[in-house]
Amino acid sequence: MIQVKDLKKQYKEAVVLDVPSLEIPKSECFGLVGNNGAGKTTLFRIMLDLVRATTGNVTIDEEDVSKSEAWKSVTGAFLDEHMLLAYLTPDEYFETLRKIYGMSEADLQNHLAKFTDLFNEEIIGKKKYIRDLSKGNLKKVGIAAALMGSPQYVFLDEPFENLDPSSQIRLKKLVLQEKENSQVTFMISSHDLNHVTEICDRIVLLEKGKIINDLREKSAMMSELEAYFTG
Ligand SMILES: Nc1ncnc2c1ncn2[C@@H]1O[C@H](COP(=O)(O)OP(=O)(O)OP(=O)(O)O)[C@@H](O)[C@H]1O
Repeated sequence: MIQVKDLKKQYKEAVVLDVPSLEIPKSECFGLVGNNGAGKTTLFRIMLDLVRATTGNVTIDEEDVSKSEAWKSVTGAFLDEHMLLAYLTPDEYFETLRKIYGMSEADLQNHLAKFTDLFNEEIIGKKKYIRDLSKGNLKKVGIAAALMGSPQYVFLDEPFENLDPSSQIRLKKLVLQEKENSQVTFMISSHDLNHVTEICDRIVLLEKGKIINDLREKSAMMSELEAYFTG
């Protein structure tokens, strides 16, 4: 479970995040939505100890992410391309991660096989450096990397952005499969209301750093979000 307690992030006088309490149980597909600047990326960055909270804390399986390392072995994430090694090819990158995660070559092949459709013959064996990939293909590499090492919690920031429509559909299928087969807890921020309502069990709406709605009723999610965003 991921637990957020009394969390605040402040830059000078501006409070950009203020979440008194939030619990994300295991195996939930958790969607995070909100307008630009609402605090989605900041929340994910604090949850991954990439940014320190001003007050409060986040625990993953009861370990404070800012104080322990244990959560790292069960967590995968792709927030942006800075998390990749741009001077490697995707093959070299996956091979490097394979060694870090102690996976066998067969494990890696089995893992990458799940991405065959999403990769669409543009990622593996192409001898193209990550720095030269299109934004959509960069995202695919990052998502495949985030799911390596059998993580129980996977954070994806705007996973559908820059993907072509076929890839968006393939990614949705993949997320649902991983959820079904491995009970992965997905944390997904997105501006795409259709995709996020389709795959998530729950959607939290952030406005100016505060949770203003926590939607769990699948049938009502889309209409509630549309009403909010059309204002
Ligand atoms: N290093 C920083 N210094 C000052 N303010 C910051 C910093 N990082 C983020 N912010 C501010 O925090 C607020 C939340 O930003 P954040 O990137 O988390 O929003 P977001 O919901 O992810 O937005 P978007 O949908 O545009 O990606 C914004 O007002 C942003 O300007």
